[in-house]
Amino acid sequence: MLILVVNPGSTSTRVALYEDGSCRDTSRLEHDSATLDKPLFPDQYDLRRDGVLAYLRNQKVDPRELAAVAARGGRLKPVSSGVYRVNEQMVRDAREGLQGQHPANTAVVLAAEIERTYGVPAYSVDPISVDELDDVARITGLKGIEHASLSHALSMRAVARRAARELGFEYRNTRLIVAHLGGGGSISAHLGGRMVDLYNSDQEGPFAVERAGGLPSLKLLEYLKDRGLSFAQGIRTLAHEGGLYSYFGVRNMQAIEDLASKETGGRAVLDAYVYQIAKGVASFLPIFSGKVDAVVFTGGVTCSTSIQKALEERLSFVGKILWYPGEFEMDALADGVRAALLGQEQVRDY
Ligand SMILES: Nc1ncnc2c1ncn2[C@@H]1O[C@H](COP(=O)(O)OP(=O)(O)OP(=O)(O)O)[C@@H](O)[C@H]1O
Ligand SMILES: CCCC(=O)O
Repeated sequence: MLILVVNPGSTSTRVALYEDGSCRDTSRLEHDSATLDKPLFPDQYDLRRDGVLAYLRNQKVDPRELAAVAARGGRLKPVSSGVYRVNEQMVRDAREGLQGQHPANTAVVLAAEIERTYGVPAYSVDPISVDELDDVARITGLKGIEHASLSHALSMRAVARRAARELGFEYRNTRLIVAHLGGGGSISAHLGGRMVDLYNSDQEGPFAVERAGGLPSLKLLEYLKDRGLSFAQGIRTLAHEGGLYSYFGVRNMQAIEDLASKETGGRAVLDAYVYQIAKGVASFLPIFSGKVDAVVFTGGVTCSTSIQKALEERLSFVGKILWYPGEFEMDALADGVRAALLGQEQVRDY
């Protein structure tokens, strides 16, 4: 059973072939700035699709041989977690950017195109817009603004299930706080098998490598006004030019750590990064009356042993801390779709 996995990110498109549950090959198709400066649809979409089809040719795989395509789902409508069959509505929502644009929106459109052209069924697993929030978590301090559930759901749910297995519990009976620390970042509270509250550094909670996180609201309004930034420019600043990038001008964490040790004030910024993440994690403790089974970390940044150490120092009082450095999204996509094809996992209608 051969499954093509497609996971487009902000600077690259990750692709992989999984055969009978094992990764046969994986590759990161890097995109240059000229590509990334173009609109997601149609320009980036066409280039990313051509890259994925060229990857299959290089691997000497005829798309008709595939059992399925597993596509990362983007900012779609709010949905329960799980495996979804890609349908026309999902493709429309992805193209329109129903809850905003994200490179992952291109994956379901591409999977649908492969299905139309080659007859290979297209699926998506735990899209960014998984929404299992408790109602109380939706209410903000201004009527008319609701807290949306947009996060690294795929990554966080994948490591939450791993952590539960490691602890010897069923996922739905495990009380976890899970953080994904990558270019962006999310922190989520897992209770009863649901992500009942979360932050995403696009707009709330701790800042991330390139995301501004939550900001003092009046100062943000002044900042945008003083610089005459349009809505689109504001989004770019907050979501791609914020966070550690706004201080150090690079997105590579090793380079950031190096600069932080040399530049005046650099160490303080990196300390603030860790401090904010620790505050974000600890802020979920009331959901669990203070008692969690573990705090779980994943994402590229958690490969850094000094970041691990700094977070351990701030959070050891909470209890057990489990580390899953790197990314598990490709495995999670392949495993979810394989389970669906084998009839072990329910396939949901979008
Ligand atoms: N071995 C490592 N040590 C330190 N930092 C690392 C290491 N490997 C990756 N990173 C950092 O992790 C970050 C990228 O993480 P990741 O690959 O999880 O994010 P992404 O996929 O680009 O974005 P996102 O997670 O927001 O979707 C970069 O800042 C990168 O430099
Ligand atoms: C919006 C969640 C995914 C990301 O931040 O990249």
